[in-house]
Amino acid sequence: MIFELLLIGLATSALYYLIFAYKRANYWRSQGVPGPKNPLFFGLYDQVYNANKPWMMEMEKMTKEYGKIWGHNEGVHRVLVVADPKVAHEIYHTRHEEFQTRRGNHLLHMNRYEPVMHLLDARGTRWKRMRSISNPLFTNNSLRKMMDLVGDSSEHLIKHLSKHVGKEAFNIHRYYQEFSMDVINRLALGEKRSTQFETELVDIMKRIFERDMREPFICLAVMFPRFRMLFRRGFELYYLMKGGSGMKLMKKVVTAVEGRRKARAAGEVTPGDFIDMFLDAEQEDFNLDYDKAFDRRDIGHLQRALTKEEAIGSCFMFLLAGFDTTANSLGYATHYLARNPEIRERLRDEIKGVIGDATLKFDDLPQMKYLDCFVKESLRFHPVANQVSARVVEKDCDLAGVHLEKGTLIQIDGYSMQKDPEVWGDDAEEFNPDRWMNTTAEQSQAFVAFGQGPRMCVGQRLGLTEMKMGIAKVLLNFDVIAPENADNEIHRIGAVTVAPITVDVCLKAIHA
Ligand code: HEM
Repeated sequence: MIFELLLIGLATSALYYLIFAYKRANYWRSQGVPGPKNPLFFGLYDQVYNANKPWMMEMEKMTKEYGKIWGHNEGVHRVLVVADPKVAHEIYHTRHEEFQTRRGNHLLHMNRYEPVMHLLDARGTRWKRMRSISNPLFTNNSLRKMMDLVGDSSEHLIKHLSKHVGKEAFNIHRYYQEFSMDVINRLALGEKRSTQFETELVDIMKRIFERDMREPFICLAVMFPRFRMLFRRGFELYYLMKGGSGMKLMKKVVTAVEGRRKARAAGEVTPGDFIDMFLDAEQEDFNLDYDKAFDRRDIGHLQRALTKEEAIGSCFMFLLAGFDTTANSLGYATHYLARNPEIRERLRDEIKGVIGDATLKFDDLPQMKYLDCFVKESLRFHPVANQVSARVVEKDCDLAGVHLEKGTLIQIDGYSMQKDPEVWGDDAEEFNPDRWMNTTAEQSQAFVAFGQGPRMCVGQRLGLTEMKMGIAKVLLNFDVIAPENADNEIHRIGAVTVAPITVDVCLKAIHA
């Protein structure tokens, strides 16, 4: 009898789950929102996290098919994709408080159970508090102070690259990875000197960023979010046994921060880098407000403080966020440099015209208008962290005529917006830096390589400075040329950020 009852119970639950899954898979259609057919349990999970076929490009194909607003599911999560600049502007700016949190890692518990939190995943008031400490790191004055260090790392980049002058083609992207890691390693891990090609950090990072995210524990968390802490423990145990790259990196961060704490306690003079800034904000006893959504009326009461764990989380995230994005963006930009001799010449003339025989300084960069246009045009074609620019709906609301329930994810499809002919004109697919000499308000809204609004990339100015410094130094020292019979298409990889698999170029001495 008990066995029969159990069987009936199980069959009823399975039936209930099937009906629920069917309704969920058809949710968007029932709301009149277009989109692809959602496989019953997983939705498009398998496509969204496939590193070998980056979702950014797949999403663009679907936007072409279904229009500028469409929906799909990611496991149990409903996702609305937005490729309309005006609607994106509402989400980023005018209605920020309704869409203030990023989608976050599916294994993370927003927020209460996450002591080692960082800016990228923090929610509500906690995010605002952490952001108020990070913003001052990127003012003009702070960047000017960092410039000696960026300049020194770019000199080392040139030294390493010179080995290839007059030789066969090589992958310059690897050198940019060493360069951007060098800068962020010195700022966020307190490394005292340039260590390009001397540490294992780039290899650790590559393993993290090029990883296919369709892993069993993540898949289970996407399917059954209520149990994600359980899957998280499984995930951690698995990588602990395997010696995972994320764990290795976290160990290095903890060692660096603990070392700096001791040095400060011993009264040593420390460099005033990111670690020092985070440790300056450290406090033991303050109101954490872990779970509270942000309300702008609270601004006056925000404490500018971090917990010990948040200081560690912040260094960890700056290391991750500052490395891959900048190196990839430099790689893509060089792909275009190598194929456009007129652009190279024009850039070189502009750079030489500004600096003459002097060394390039931070204050020279704003005078290089064409360099700025070139960098933006490259970012327009390759918004490397497009998938990061997403938001969660805080409470039930309507957006662009669609009713959204609390918890729905909104993914901004910047890759489509940045090439939309209705915004950029019929030559939207043409690489043309001059278009940036005059831009319309709609084009500014559609350019989201760094996101937009209060939650946009906090490191944008450092990323742009590194890119401009790197490109200017390379152009002053070498001619960068695409190898004969080079493939004009860029092959890409990545489930969160999108990297070029290789950027092969030949270097020639300029005066040869
Ligand atoms: C070319 C280089 C870079 C690109 C293309 C880039 C892109 C992005 C994008 C698209 C976002 C999401 C914005 C949104 O959700 O609206 C973001 C967020 C973020 N980026 Fe960057 N980034 C770059 C460099 C950097 C650097 C150098 C750092 C730090 C040193 C950094 C740290 C961060 C952080 C901490 C966030 C989260 C901000 C918040 O939630 O308040 N990024 N970035």
